[in-house]
Amino acid sequence: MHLTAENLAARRGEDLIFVNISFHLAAGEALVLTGRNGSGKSTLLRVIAGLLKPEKGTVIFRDGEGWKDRHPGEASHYLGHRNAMKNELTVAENLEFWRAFLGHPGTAGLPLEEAAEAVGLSGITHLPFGYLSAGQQRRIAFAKLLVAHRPVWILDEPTAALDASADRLLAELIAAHLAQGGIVLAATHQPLGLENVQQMKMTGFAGVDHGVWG
Ligand SMILES: Nc1ncnc2c1ncn2[C@@H]1O[C@H](COP(=O)(O)OP(=O)(O)OP(=O)(O)O)[C@@H](O)[C@H]1O
Repeated sequence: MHLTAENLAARRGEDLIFVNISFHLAAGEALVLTGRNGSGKSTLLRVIAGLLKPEKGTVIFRDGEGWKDRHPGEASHYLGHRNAMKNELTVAENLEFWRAFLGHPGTAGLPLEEAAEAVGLSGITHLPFGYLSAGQQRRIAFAKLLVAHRPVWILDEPTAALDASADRLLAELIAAHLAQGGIVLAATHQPLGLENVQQMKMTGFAGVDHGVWG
């Protein structure tokens, strides 16, 4: 899998948030976005995930085999600021929903209990999601990435609300995903403890001097 962004620009409301963003990630590579609040990290992630239309530029997810272009939803997981889980459903019901909804176009994901165990929360999958603490909820949101396989993980502040042990656990899961040829694009204010990652500092309006077509 290859992920290529070419000359991207995006607008929110009236304002251009960024222009001329390009990068290329091959299997096993990661890019970490940094920058102050409001600098456009979430906007860029949403553009890459196909949830927001760019003002200009292209995003290409391309399979290594056959060089076939893939739809972002088929090639990537998107973990946003919100956890995308229903409070009234149990943890197992939430994860089962995501597994069925996402399906598995290629490699199958982990069974639910194994995914919960991988984020350090086995034995609580019978509880309503809403009963969990903020950190436990974030861990389960991350387990969604494990129940259905996607080669590209797009992560917006994945470690928000997590304690130090969960920080390490998620960093290990991200490192394992990269080691298996996955691609990771993450926005974060905290270091994820990953080695050999590319970094891009978003500058927000300050970087937009020449207009979108400049
Ligand atoms: N729907 C919207 N309409 C208008 N402006 C928006 C909208 N969503 C975001 N913005 C603006 O776009 C800019 C970039 O926001 P974005 O959420 O991408 O920043 P960020 O770098 O992810 O910030 P943070 O670190 O706080 O998560 C901000 O100035 C924000 O106010």
